[in-house]
Amino acid sequence: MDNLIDIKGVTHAYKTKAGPFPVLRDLNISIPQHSFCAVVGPSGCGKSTLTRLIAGLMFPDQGEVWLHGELVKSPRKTVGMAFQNPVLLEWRTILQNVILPLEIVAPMMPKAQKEARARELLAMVGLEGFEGKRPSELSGGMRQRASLCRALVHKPDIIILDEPFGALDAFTREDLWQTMHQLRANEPFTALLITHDLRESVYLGDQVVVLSGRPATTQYVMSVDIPGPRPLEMLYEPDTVERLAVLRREIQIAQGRAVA
Ligand SMILES: Nc1ncnc2c1ncn2[C@@H]1O[C@H](COP(=O)(O)OP(=O)(O)OP(=O)(O)O)[C@@H](O)[C@H]1O
Repeated sequence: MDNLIDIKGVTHAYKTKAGPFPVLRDLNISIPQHSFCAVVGPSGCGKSTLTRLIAGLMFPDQGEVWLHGELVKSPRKTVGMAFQNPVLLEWRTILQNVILPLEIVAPMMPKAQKEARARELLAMVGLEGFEGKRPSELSGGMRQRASLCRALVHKPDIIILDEPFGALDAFTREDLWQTMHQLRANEPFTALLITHDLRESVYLGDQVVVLSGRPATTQYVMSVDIPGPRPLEMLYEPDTVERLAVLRREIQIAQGRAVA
């Protein structure tokens, strides 16, 4: 299968007053089309930096980021993003918030078509009937569902999820994990998820990439070859428990708290 994303030997340092601050070192990640890659690693190792490089908001000092066979050299409109804080615009309704990327990427698309596309996604995530509400009228979980719709509405090449479930309670989080599987089953997409939650990484990921401590390099890659939509019960099966133990150990090694 062709890779949608190829991160090849990426090394990057922030320029600070005190000199270069190395964040990524010879990082390699490949994500096939329509697959879901979860990235875990110690706090501050460079995960968000990686997302900025993929979105073309920054460029690496060395190495290359390829998206759909094209070298990333400028900000990409074809990337959808969702963050821990959904950042919905309060002066717009939920429907208008979800439509926003279409206004930028497909300004000539008829309004009715934009609305139909947004409504279709909102229905998929269980937000039918809430299209006319303002963000503040929705719960945190509902806002995050709307934010996922906004990230997907323009059928982006890739959706980057930077800890979108981190601030939710455990039950809502599990609901949203299932919603992610449902969304993928309805309409395949390619995703890169940054998370601190190992269970989330195994439940959602087709591969889990463990980054080392800063400067981050690819320390370990686990393939999770289980077709979706996956039942939540999967999390309690011996195979998953074993996977979690392996990942936990790799994170401890990354943090310097265990020896390889
Ligand atoms: N613009 C910047 N200038 C200088 N240093 C930066 C800049 N942005 C991030 N950093 C530093 O780079 C390192 C990596 O930051 P990044 O946000 O990519 O890490 P992260 O793995 O996403 O962190 P966390 O897991 O805590 O969210 C951190 O030490 C951070 O302080």
